[in-house]
Amino acid sequence: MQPINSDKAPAAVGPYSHGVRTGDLFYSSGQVPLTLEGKIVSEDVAEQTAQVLDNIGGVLDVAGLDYSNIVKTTIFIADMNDFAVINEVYAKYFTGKLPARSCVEVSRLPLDAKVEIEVVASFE
Ligand SMILES: C=C(N)C(=O)O
Repeated sequence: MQPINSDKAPAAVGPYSHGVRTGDLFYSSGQVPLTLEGKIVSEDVAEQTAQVLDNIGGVLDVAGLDYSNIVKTTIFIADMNDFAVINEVYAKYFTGKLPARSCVEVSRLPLDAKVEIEVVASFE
């Protein structure tokens, strides 16, 4: 496996790579709504979702991939009441063939983020 790290995404907040390539697949770590400077972008869930997806884009970019290569996403949210707002922002990043997706509410996220997203992308 080939660890991949990007300078277009905030530094990892623990001992992990931004992503890993194995064969034709790319697995990202979960992205939280940190800016490149390492600060939570805001308390607004729409802004947090956009930041998370921008960070995912930055990680994919260094691997030579983009959103169109994503085959599966997993969304972790701290409050299911944010589901509709998150969907609204998410839909702006995915057009055409939509990736598979899971969305779950969790009791708490790192840095008390409201949303975290991880993806699997394909080099095929
Ligand atoms: C934010 C993370 N992906 C983590 O702590 O694993």
